[in-house]
Amino acid sequence: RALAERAGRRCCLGWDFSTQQVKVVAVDAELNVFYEDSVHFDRDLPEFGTQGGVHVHKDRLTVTSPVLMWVQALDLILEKMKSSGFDFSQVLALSGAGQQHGSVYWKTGASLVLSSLSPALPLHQQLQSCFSISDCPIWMDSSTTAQCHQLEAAVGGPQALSCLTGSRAYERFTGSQIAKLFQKNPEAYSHSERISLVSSFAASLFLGGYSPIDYSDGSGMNLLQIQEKAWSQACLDVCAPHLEEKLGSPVPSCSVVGAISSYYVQRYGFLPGCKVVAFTGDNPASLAGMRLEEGDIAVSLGTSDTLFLWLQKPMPALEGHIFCNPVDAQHYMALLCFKNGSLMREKIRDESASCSWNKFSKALQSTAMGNNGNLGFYFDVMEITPEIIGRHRFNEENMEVSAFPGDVEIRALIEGQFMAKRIHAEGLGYRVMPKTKILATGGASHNKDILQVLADVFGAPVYVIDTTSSACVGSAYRAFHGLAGGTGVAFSEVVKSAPQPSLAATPNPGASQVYAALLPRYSALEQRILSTAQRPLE
Ligand SMILES: O=C(CO)[C@@H](O)[C@H](O)CF
Repeated sequence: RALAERAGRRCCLGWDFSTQQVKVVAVDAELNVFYEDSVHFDRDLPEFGTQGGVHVHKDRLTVTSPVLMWVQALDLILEKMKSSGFDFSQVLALSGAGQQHGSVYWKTGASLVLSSLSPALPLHQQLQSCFSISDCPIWMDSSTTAQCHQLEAAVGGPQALSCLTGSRAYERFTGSQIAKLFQKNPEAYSHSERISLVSSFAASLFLGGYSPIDYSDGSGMNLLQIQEKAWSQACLDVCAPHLEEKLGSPVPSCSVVGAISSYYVQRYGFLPGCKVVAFTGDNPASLAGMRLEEGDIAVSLGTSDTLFLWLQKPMPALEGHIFCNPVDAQHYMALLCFKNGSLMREKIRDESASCSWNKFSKALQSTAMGNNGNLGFYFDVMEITPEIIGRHRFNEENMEVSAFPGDVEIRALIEGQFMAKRIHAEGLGYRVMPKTKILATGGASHNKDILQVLADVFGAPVYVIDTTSSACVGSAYRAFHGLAGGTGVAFSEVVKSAPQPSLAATPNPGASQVYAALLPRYSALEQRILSTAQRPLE
């Protein structure tokens, strides 16, 4: 019955080429996920010898992944789908996501191979000699600090680069990675006829030709002008020569970039008219999967806490990353990462709630909003937003104190983490609106008392969502959006019938007054810590 049920369902596929696996979901016209599968690099392709899908090099800075492992993973997952009886002829369109910032270098002549694949053979046998380097730099790489300095210097400094491309220079961003390849291996660079991101590389496999880079994932390269949606010539020139022709022109993320290659029609039974919608980065795809709308904010509470923001008017800064919005080409999105996330929460739980989440919750229930003016900063590892380390506690007179009672400590941690999120989000141009929804996900989103503080600090309702496959689901939604006409049709309209997130917390009465007083104090104290931290030791 399951097979028969699957047979007649018109659907879209959503792919995710992430760090550890290739994953796919099938979503039907009612936007229900009815099929999913995955291939795990370490487990299913052990011959590549990766750990967590990557190779960390001896210098401990360089991190790469073998491109042929990604190719072979696609062969495997399509074979798995075929043997499970998946009916490819029902697929109307597909789109996908890739880990951001990584880059793939197609060797001169590869496009001819890509456009004439034999359906009798798997992809990896035919693409063996199509890449000028076999180990692709990915987002975990941090070996390009020199190239980052060159890039920032070329455009007038970090803030100038951030205004231009949405971020100051980061080691993992593609521009610096291409610059490093050109400087260290000019031969490989000159033998590359095309450079793709992981997302556009994956789209190219389905297209049977080079897929363009989309505006949203292209915003993670330090090369794309996010206002003009065009490459910055100044940034291209400082990275490598003739770079624009190797990148091709960027396209709106909802573009239909072509029909699926005949290779998939003949080998797997896809329809010849199956459309390929531009692939994008995993985080932009997750934003689509969470169906974030204008004014919303998504908080992923994990080892590190990540904020997804929807921005109408971005204010580029020296922290965070602003990307073109993947579902609305006029707007933007931003990522803000807070390194001291769940590990910090667990440490305070162990110290002040005797290792019990139950006691932790009771402490939050028994202390008042605003914590009687007590404020705390808890950064046991160097925080990146902002760059502070250590624990700093202040009483209601802004006097630094060395300790708080257990319950006060617990509320100070959680209120501090969420006030920081609101302050730094607003620094990038985010504003809470009357229609704002906060979407919470990740481990700590199972704790209602923690979510209550989140609702109080932002003065907005908190919903919990399951984001296990949000990049895949977002990609399938974007495939439906591209099918429906893309830019001419509102993404929110296309996905309005999808399952709704569940309401978990609404702000307590009086919350906005309490935090309207506390937020400026928190911000001023953060500046005080930053300035004292930077003053040379007396
Ligand atoms: O570097 C990142 C975003 O800037 C990561 O979230 C990667 O996209 C993970 F694949």
